[in-house]
Amino acid sequence: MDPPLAPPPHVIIFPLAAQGHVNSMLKLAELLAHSGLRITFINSEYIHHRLLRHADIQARFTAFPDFRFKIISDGLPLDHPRSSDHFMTTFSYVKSITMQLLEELVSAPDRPVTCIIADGILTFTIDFAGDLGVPVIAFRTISASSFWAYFCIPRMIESGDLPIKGDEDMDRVVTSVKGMEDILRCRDLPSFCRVADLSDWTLQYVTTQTLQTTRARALILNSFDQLEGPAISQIRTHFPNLYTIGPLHSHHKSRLSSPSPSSPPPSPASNSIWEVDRSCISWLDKQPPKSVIYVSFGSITTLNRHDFTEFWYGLVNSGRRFLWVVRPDSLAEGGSGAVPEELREAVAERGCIVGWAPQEEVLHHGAVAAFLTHSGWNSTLESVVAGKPMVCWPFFADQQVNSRLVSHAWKVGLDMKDVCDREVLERMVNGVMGERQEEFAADAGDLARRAREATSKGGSSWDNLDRLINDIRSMKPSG
Ligand SMILES: O=c1ccn([C@@H]2O[C@H](COP(=O)(O)OP(=O)(O)O[C@H]3O[C@H](CO)[C@@H](O)[C@H](O)[C@H]3O)[C@@H](O)[C@H]2O)c(=O)[nH]1
Ligand SMILES: C[C@H]1CC[C@@H]2C(C(=O)O)=CO[C@@H](O)[C@@H]21
Repeated sequence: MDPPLAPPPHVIIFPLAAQGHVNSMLKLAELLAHSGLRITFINSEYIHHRLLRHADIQARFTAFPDFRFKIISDGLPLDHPRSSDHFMTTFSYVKSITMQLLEELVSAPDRPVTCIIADGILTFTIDFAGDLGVPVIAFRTISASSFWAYFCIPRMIESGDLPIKGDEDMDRVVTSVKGMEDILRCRDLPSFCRVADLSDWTLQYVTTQTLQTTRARALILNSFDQLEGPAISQIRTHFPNLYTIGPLHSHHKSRLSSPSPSSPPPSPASNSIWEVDRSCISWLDKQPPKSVIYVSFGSITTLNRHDFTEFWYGLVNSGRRFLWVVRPDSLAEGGSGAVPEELREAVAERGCIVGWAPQEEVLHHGAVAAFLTHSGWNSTLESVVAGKPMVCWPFFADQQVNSRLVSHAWKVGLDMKDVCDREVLERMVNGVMGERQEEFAADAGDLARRAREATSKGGSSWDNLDRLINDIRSMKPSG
């Protein structure tokens, strides 16, 4: 008689409870499930309920019988808005429950755990899992270049590049981030570096997390070698087990459209935690080709009244058509965030405003010419894959680095960083949609082609994901 078949490797996936993190980690989870691995995805109650409501995850994931969600609290009440940096307060709560959570998962006799893929901003998981004898692979959801800039913070301090000495210092070139010497100025460093006091909590937390990642068995990044070559080569010298497998949303599409016996049919795989307003697609369908600028600042950026007004007049005065996502919690000073009726009416012909858009679909729409973005890493990658030039207005964290990549490394757009002024916006919108449109569109098209190659069979990200899966298959499950 044949020996009983060994169960598939079981991977626990543990993201930070925020849209921008869950988005890519859930795509990875689906890719691993598609290749036959058993998955437990730890999800906060807040995110899970919203995904059930807005992303139809129930139907998508029941198609993988070995896929389970484990629901936890993130420590905030369910009706907390979680915009801006409020979710920083979740770190210590989540840390306080992680050991018990992992013990429970690891001791389940029917699902021995092979490894944990943990968000690289939650490296306390490495210690807890280590005590239980389970290896951890870190997944950092930001760009390789931002990760590398964080990793170099101690070197920046040693060389005197940090602290930044005041506003007049912001254009000084930073020379101590190896491989990026010609790119970064002080103003392009992650926003947490803008502090006079180097013992600042956030700077210390994010730096420590980044350095601690070297203790993980491997590092996964949602990027591809041709996009961020210089940073990726430097990271590789510290992380020999590095898997660059992005852009994950594109990779997800190419793999899930390849037939596999255990897989469900390909799905649109939206991981939205907000209700998508599809009326903007009908509106886009009526606009001329390449006539619209899409405007979105992601899931947590908040705008103050001044910035909101400058964006409004900059867009209106540019004379271009625009589709603007204004989330219900977009305004920093509270209030509904609703756009005053008289403003809406003034541009009803050429402006469309929604609370949440089907962003990937919007970016691929023929009427959309460009993207005004906060430079969150998912949005940046989605724009790269859609081949759309960008105007960048980074808000915080890694976004400051990403916008510099757009304008100075890849040359597929303009960076409005640190300025929120209607005339500057008008000029930049007309730059990417007018005088410099062809130049940016050609480079953006080239980058999009490379992204598609990386995530197609035989491409670098495709091969790296195969390596990652083989690495996981070679690990011994606990217990
Ligand atoms: O109307 C909208 C607006 C956004 N999105 C999606 O929401 C995601 C937003 O992600 P991202 O662009 O990365 O922005 P944030 O939500 O701000 O993401 C956080 O997480 C990212 C990954 O770590 C970081 O790069 C950011 O700085 C951080 O703010 C993207 O997939 C978008 O497609 C929609 O589907 N519809
Ligand atoms: C608020 C930010 C703290 C760090 C996280 C992050 C990262 O560096 O991994 C990027 O953007 C934010 O979501 C988080």
